Amino acid sequence: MVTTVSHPLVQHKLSLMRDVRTGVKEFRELAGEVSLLLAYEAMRDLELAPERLSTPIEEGEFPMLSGKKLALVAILRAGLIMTDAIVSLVPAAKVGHIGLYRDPESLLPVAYYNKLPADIAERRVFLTDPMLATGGSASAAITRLKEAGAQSIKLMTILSAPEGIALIERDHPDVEIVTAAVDPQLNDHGYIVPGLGDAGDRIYGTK
Ligand SMILES: O=P(O)(O)OC[C@H]1O[C@H](OP(=O)(O)OP(=O)(O)O)[C@H](O)[C@@H]1O
Ligand SMILES: O=c1cc[nH]c(=O)[nH]1
Ligand SMILES: [Mg+2]
Repeated sequence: MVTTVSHPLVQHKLSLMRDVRTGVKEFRELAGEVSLLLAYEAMRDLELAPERLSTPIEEGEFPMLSGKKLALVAILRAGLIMTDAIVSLVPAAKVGHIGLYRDPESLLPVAYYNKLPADIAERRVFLTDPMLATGGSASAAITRLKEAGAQSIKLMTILSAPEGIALIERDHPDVEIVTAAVDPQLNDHGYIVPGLGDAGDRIYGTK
């Protein structure tokens, strides 16, 4: 299942991210802001339970987060910008890292790092990567999460291509995708078109 967050603030900020004139500092800030807005949607179904507490006026029962604890997992490098922002909303979440880069020739993911919370099987996992292009990186990361025992996984991306969505739906039909937009296609180099370019390079100023 794919949820596209069509909120005007998300769409406006995403358009600014697409703009080739947007520099590193602003791109990073926008990516963080869009990530927070995506998290608002992706975490809509978090469980609440009433807890007793006193306001300065009177005592009562008020909704507090309950249920499974959370894990945010970034696909390095670019996914870090998303977990860094989202952890400010859910500071009790543990943060994991999966290092993958996409080979520029084969477009296949190459794994180089893996560090996940030990109790990931008991947590709801929000996997982050700004770009879902062929889907190879996200699919490999989800496989790694499942090997580590993760049972409940949502994939959060800023921009997605139909090819990537189709791959996740094929490989991992249990994983819901929350994204800001689905662009029409990939080009011959596997870049999303019209896209926003190379997210990692635009976040970190590399080339
Ligand atoms: O869906 P795919 O075809 O696998 O492509 C998407 C991947 O490519 C980018 O990472 P990249 O390989 O550029 O690594 P980086 O984040 O370190 O720049 C992006 O952040 C995704 O991880
Ligand atoms: O368009 C794309 C595709 C893969 N990775 C990116 O950063 N951008
Ligand atoms: Mg990159």
